[in-house]
Amino acid sequence: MHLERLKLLNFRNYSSLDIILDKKMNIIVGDNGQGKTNLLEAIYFLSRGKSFRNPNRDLVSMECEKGIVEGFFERKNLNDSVRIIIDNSESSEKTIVNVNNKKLKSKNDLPSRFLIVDFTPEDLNIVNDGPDKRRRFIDNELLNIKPVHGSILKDYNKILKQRNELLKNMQRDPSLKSTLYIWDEQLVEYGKKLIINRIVFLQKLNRIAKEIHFNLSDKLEELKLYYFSNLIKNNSDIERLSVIFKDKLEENFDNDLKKGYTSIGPHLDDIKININDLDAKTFGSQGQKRTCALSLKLSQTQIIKEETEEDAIVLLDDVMSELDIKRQKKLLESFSRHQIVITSTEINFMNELQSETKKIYNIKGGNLI
Ligand SMILES: Nc1ncnc2c1ncn2[C@@H]1O[C@H](COP(=O)(O)OP(=O)(O)OP(=O)(O)O)[C@@H](O)[C@H]1O
Repeated sequence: MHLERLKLLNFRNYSSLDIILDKKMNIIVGDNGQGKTNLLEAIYFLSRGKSFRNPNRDLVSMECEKGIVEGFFERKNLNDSVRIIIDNSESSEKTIVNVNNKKLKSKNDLPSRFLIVDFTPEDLNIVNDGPDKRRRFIDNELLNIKPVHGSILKDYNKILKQRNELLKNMQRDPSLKSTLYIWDEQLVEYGKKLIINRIVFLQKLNRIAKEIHFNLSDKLEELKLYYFSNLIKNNSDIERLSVIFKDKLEENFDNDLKKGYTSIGPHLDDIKININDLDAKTFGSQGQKRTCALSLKLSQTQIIKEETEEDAIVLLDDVMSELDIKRQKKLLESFSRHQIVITSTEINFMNELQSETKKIYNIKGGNLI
């Protein structure tokens, strides 16, 4: 699918914009702070009804009450128009979504219709940050294709919070221990589902991200992902997960009571990322980590393809720096089937581009120049 036309009114630093996009390659060029990311944000906003960086009320241009983002998508010769109004005129912000002139009940109905995969500099932290960033990444990717994972995660976190509160209260009143088993049973039940969903998804992600990374690195690097849990040492442990989880909760009880915190469970798990059998976080170069993050995040395009037979639109915000010219070229070639919208402060990488069709938009202060 692709976005044919984008119209903005009072969105960020764009008072008004109306552009026709190329079906394949779109390059947004400009100096720092001119509105390149704002443009990608507007396209992302059309597909989700929310931004990848700030609450909706911040998207309306300063000193304006309403902002409008409008897009015209085409897929398999079908056209869809989306019009989203962000209304800050009252005390709480309102987002009104219309698809083909009909108001949607909820903006949550949008993501399955308009398929967009974005990569922003924030995604680079998948490799460098702590385990919570990687858990959030895998959970978010997973709930795109398995929405029930979201409710399992929510239930698990709720039970974990209640168990932790009980541990704290038990420090004052030890007799409360008699009720702990209620939370333990549920923690094990939801925790097991959470871990199994993640492990199954990781197998798929491993296969796809490995292929993308191998290609981007010109067949030099093999990416491997491992699920790292304080409950599982080998594959046979997965079958005994409930028993192991329960035993470990008991084993760690004294310690957990002292801390008032549950020190065992999927809320502490991690995804280990290796390049050529070395830990990417410790041994990877900036360019290798960037390639890793791109491979992980952009594997979503392949997952969408397998699920929907559609090529998602790819948004790339400032990805080229730190990638050598070969990787830059490979990146754009790898997604040549897709519509790409890419931002950059300079356009050197374009000299290497094979693509015949491309559009370049120069942006200055929220205007096309
Ligand atoms: N609600 C808003 N109203 C008006 N202007 C805004 C609003 N939000 C952000 N801006 C302006 O948008 C500009 C930032 O735009 P953007 O993030 O797209 O920059 P960029 O071109 O991607 O820059 P860089 O290359 O540094 O990433 C800033 O000048 C900021 O003041």
